[in-house]
Amino acid sequence: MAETVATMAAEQLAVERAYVAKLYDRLDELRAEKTEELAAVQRSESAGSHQSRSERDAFASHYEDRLAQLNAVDHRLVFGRLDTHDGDRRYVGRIGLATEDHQRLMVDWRAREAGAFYQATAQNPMGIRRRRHLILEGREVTALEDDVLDPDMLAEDGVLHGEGALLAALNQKRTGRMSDIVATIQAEQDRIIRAPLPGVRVVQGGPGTGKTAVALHRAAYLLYEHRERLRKAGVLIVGPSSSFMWYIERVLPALGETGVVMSSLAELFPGVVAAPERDAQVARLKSGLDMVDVVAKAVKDRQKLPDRDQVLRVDSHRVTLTRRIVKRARDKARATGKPHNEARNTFVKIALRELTEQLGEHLNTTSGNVMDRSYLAEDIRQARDVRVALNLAWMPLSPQTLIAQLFSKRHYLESAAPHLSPAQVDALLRPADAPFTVADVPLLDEAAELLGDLDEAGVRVRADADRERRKSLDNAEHAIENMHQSLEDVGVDGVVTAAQLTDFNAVAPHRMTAAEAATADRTWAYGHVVVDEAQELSPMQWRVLMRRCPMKSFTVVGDIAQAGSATAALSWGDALAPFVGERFVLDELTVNYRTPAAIAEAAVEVARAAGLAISAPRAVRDGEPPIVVRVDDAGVVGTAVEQVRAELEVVNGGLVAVIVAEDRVQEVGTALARALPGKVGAGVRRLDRQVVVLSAWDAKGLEFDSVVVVEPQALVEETGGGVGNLYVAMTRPTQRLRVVAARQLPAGLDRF
Ligand SMILES: Nc1ncnc2c1ncn2[C@@H]1O[C@H](COP(=O)(O)OP(=O)(O)OP(=O)(O)O)[C@@H](O)[C@H]1O
Repeated sequence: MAETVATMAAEQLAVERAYVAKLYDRLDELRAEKTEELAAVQRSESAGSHQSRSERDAFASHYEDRLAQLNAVDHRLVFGRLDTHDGDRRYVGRIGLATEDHQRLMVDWRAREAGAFYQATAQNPMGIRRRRHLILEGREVTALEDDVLDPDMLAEDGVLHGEGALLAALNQKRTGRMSDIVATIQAEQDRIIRAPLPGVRVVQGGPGTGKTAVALHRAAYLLYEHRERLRKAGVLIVGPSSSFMWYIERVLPALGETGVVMSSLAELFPGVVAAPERDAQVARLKSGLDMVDVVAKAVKDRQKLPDRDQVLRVDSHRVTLTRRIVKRARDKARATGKPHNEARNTFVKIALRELTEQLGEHLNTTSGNVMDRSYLAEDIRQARDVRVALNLAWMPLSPQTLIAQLFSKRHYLESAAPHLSPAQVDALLRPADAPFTVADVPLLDEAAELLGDLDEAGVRVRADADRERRKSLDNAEHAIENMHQSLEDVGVDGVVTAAQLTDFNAVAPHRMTAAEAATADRTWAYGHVVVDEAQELSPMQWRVLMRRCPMKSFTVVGDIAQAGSATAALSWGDALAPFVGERFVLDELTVNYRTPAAIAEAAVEVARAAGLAISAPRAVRDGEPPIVVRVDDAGVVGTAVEQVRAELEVVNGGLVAVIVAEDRVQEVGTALARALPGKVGAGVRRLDRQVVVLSAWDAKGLEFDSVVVVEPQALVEETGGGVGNLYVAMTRPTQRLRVVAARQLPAGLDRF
């Protein structure tokens, strides 16, 4: 009997191996075809008219995209097979494949026909008789696992699908990069991934419930299902930090999607990579929606009424720019309702007209001559005094200049934010050349809205550059030259530097993909926005994101209990109410795939002891409970090093993270680097080392085989008493947690 089963299994394996070999053959064939097509297009690229060049460009980027997709899906190309009651047999994989004469070989996991692979249960088999998981190493099938969805093989509700395949996936060593879960998506996750596109969908879930994984697979699904609509508009994925973006950046390419724009909160304003905001008070002051009025007032303050009338020289004559003229021109300009830089045209036109009239009357009375108005207008326009006076009254401004000056000049800040106390003003003031921080990003964006394009004499500088940029490099370069020229022509030298302007209009040194064009364009309207670790966002940050997607189509994932920033929301309702009222759908994920049960329970205890209302997800992994090592103050760093050494032995090639309060990252990092040369990571790309030292903020969303938390009380204190950071730190390991502490232990940890 046993022999028969073994023979059957071997036969099945042979069948699947043959089929999978056929799939890879077809993939190789398609790659060769696309490579040849691309080469043919490139060969013909050097000559021809501009239009035929653009057409070739379009073809070339189409082939490049397709080739990139074909190259990205090699790993675990196929992972499932469905056998239906009506005798159909469907292979499920990363992309759809068909023979040359259009016979289906494999369906894309996102296709409707593949849905049952994730959703079918014994209770609701969806026409499926058997679901088979194919487990591959390289291109070879090494194992098969079947779920038989037979009515008389009743499984419990909530059963994990393909438990063997799932556990195998979970037991892989961490690599420092997130990988996709396409072969083992669970039913509650799949329902969210395939939810309809419109509206705001919030996915709340405890640590390790797959929120990030679900968010990324949803992006891939939406791009597939709504390709026409989203291809052009694009999907934006926003995460908290650049380490997090690095951690997740390979998932979508592995799913065959390359056209997604990924951005951390620090990079949302094109041309600025903001530094972290270390000062919690400053972060708080800049986070609230009252900043909308502050920025608006700051812009208005730059439309200045001079203290007195000004006499200006025009050649050998004099004209007077009266306060009345400036006020009239300003009122008219404001009444256009246009942004500052665009309304400036109206301001300048009216002021110039009045001054021209004055000059005309003056010449008429002194010499009796009636002069041609157009000559006079030209004289006025060219006069240096006039240009300077009008610039001072209504300066063309970039968002960077406005915000830098707002926070470096006391009188600007006091005037724009009269509600702030002197101590708060002091806290906000900084040197003019201080770098922008992540808390400034929404203010820059707000300023950009109110200022509009740097638009002079009807030359839509930015719009022109954008249009050009989307053509070819040659054309774009040419546009930039023109732009500088036209700026000089209209005499804004000294007001806007070429560098500031190219900030606005950075041109990439190669043909831009839609994603790149979107990244560079602040006003790009995305078709969908995915926000990860969304509990951290301040109201001003939400405002920026809402602007990026006027259709308000969002997938928002996060965990309110893990909030660690000074400006985080207390509930999803609070966070979203100002923008969508109550019009959002809340989904929940309930299974923790990362943290072993005993460690997850300890983290929950710490959170509950601090009064956080959290739902504890069910953990699927087993493992040891955490171990707390008590030392005296002087022994903390040395013991942390010892612990890391010991953990490296145990995890045997896996990753170890040391999570420590922000202000000690450097110290602990240096000690570890000395003790374990070549093994310890520092800097943004530190996650590819075997040992990494991180603040809790940087560890957000990441995971490691083993975690050593150093001085937990300090993690509590750095967020002003909240346990969010400690909760995050404790829930990062997939296997083991060690805690090193000299000071008191936060409640809940003291029992270990
Ligand atoms: N269906 C699944 N199959 C295999 N692995 C999964 C599945 N769902 C989640 N995982 C794994 O569980 C881990 C945690 O997932 P993820 O990082 O998406 O969780 P999260 O909810 O975003 O966590 P946190 O809130 O703590 O950042 C990852 O390693 C992910 O690959």
